[in-house]
Amino acid sequence: MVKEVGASFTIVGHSERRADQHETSHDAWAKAAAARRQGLNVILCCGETEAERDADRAERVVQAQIEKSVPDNADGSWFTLAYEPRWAIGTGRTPTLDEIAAIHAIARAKLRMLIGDAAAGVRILYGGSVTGANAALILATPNVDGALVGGASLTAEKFVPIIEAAASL
Ligand SMILES: O=C(CO)COP(=O)(O)O
Repeated sequence: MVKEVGASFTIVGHSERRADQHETSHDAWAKAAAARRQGLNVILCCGETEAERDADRAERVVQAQIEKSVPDNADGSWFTLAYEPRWAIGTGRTPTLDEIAAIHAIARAKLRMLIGDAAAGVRILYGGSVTGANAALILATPNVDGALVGGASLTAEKFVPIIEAAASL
């Protein structure tokens, strides 16, 4: 159905689905695999809750989500990972650049364990309160290959500075 209406990308495992529809990492895996079979590109989201970060469990949570939800045949030609800490979505709060770098490095290492050399070609996006003011620094962080933008993509006034930040790198 999504394909029939002309979509070429789908987002699976978004934290709102995980929280509101109790979608599990296994559900996200099944959806990613099904989307691939239909020829759709997949953006798979992972990310910890605030309670998990406060308990120093962010890295373990993200590793477990990746392990359970990345299809075996994932590669950068159709598969993108997005790190989206739940507590940063729509809140105006973001992790520090060091925290983003640490999670993205761990995500890349976990991908390498799961899919080998193909991991190098998988884009890992950061999402959660990306704005024109913070995009340049976030996008310049190691292992950050792009941004998944929510609120700031809704108006040209807010989105154009993010595009400009990306273009200036
Ligand atoms: O959930 C998001 C994109 O999927 C991020 O949303 P915000 O950029 O509004 O925080």
